[in-house]
Amino acid sequence: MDNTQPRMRWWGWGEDGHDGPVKPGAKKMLTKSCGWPEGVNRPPIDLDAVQLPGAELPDDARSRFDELLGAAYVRDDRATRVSHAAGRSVPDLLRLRSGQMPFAPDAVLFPASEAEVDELLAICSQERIAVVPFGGGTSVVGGIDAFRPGFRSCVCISLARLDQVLDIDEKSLTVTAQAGVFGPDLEERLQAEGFTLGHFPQSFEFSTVGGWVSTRSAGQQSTGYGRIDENVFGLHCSTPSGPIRLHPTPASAAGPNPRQMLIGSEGTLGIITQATLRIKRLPETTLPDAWFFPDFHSGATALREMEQTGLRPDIARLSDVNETAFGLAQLGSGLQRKGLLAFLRARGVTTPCLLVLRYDGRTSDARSRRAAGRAIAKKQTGVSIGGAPETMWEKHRFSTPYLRDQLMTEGIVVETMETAAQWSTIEDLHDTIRQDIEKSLADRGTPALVLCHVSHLYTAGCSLYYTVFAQQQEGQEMEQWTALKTAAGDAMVDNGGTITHHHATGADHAPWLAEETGELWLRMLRAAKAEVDPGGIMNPGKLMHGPTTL
Ligand SMILES: Cc1cc2nc3c(=O)[nH]c(=O)nc-3n(C[C@H](O)[C@H](O)[C@H](O)COP(=O)(O)OP(=O)(O)OC[C@H]3O[C@@H](n4cnc5c(N)ncnc54)[C@H](O)[C@@H]3O)c2cc1C
Repeated sequence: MDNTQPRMRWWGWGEDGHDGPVKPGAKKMLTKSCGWPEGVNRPPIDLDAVQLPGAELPDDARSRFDELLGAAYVRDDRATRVSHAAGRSVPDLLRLRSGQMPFAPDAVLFPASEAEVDELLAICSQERIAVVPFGGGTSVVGGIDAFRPGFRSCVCISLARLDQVLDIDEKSLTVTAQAGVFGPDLEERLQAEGFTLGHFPQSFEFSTVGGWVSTRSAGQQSTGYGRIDENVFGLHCSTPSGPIRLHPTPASAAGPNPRQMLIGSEGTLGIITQATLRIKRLPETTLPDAWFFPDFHSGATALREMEQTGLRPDIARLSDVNETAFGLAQLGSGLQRKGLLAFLRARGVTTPCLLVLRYDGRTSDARSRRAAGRAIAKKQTGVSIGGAPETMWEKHRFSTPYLRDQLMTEGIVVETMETAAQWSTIEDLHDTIRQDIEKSLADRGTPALVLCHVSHLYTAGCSLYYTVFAQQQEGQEMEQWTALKTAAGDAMVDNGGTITHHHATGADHAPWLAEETGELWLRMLRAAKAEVDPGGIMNPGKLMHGPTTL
């Protein structure tokens, strides 16, 4: 496969051929909550009609890039520029679909080695060219928007040709992979040898090792297998001031951990070229389980007890009342849904909250953890219908993002956002964020449907992940999105939450960073950046330097 060809379609999620009509049950629920914009059909514009700024790569820089990489790997054709100009946030999708692209890289560069990345950054520094590192382009926080404040030009450096799994160390249980390796390619290679990284973000199929490490990504199995930041033992990073090569060590007391400084740096300090990650042996068994609770409180209490007593389910996902109802509304058969609701009603569960769980490992161990988990779920008045809901959720877990594209065509905007907080505040936070989002959109005359789930457990707390639907305000889509984002962001930082549990900061969350970390920490971060990136070329306008414009 030629990895320099984009894996995702240029205007939306994933590949063609996976879209389907919105299921009648889901449409009914959206109509009831948000109103359905009858007769709306807003498909994305043609690629040829996309309005791009002119490419401004200076000739002297281009010839240096051509000489280093070969002209075939310095591309500025329309398709390449557009497909590297935006991630998959709502503002990105609005810009892509309408064809109004105020920013795009002047060229996309495809280095094939660490040495080439080192050299490219040296050239960009000398030539005053802004650099946007690019993995899979799935950022949902404006992480790859091609800002160039005060620079002569802006290039995107794609890691697509650094696509090798370099080593599987069976004794240490680690894998060393180059930054441009995509999720499925890494897992295929690991699983063929009996291992797994266990890192499955919903964007798994289209995101990369370098992207995960740069954003502190969390996967759907991170409760059991760990977030990516817990699993990095070594990494290589090229910076404009030179390379940083941190060899893998299981632990160290040599001062603050430099790996943790680079993990989550979102391309603002340098380009991660390879990482050494913890892997596990493939589990002997994976046991699904599922429960319906009468309310969010009892489900959350059960999860807390499971985590704090060391059961550590490998997958744990508790949907609130709205999300459970939306999931059930998408069930193919109304009869099936009605039967299930009647079954639950008969057991006192009228507003069900679904919890899906999975226990991985040796069969005996997984069985005993599941039995202990069941005892806790029962104690919290959960009702079991076996493992089928978990199996069904797993089957569809990578396909739900396609629904967002379809709904945008039909005039419904869909935003997702996440936070994390301590158990002591989580339930209040769950309500406050939902209410503030609902108010921000109702005030604009576009009432919302807000769904939420818990998907990552820690002994001290958990994550909350929101999905918000509302009718798009035609002509004021960005203002509508800003109102929603501001309401949610303020509610998170004002009530003990983080502005992001795993989507990272990018441009979109940058306005809240100082509130979360304090100004002094930001100044420390900027001082570190000044050392490795004195010209400030690395991913301007993101993380510590956002927000900014062109
Ligand atoms: C539908 C959908 C579902 C998602 N689900 C999840 C989820 O479950 N969990 C989760 O954590 N995230 C999720 N995300 C967000 C996104 O997929 C993650 O942030 C992911 O880690 C980004 O990887 P990527 O390879 O696509 O990176 P990109 O989007 O290309 O880049 C992300 C950021 O990292 C920088 N970057 C990329 N590669 C490098 C590198 N090698 N060196 C330095 N900087 C680099 C970029 O400049 C950018 O700032 C989802 C996104 C979408 C659209």
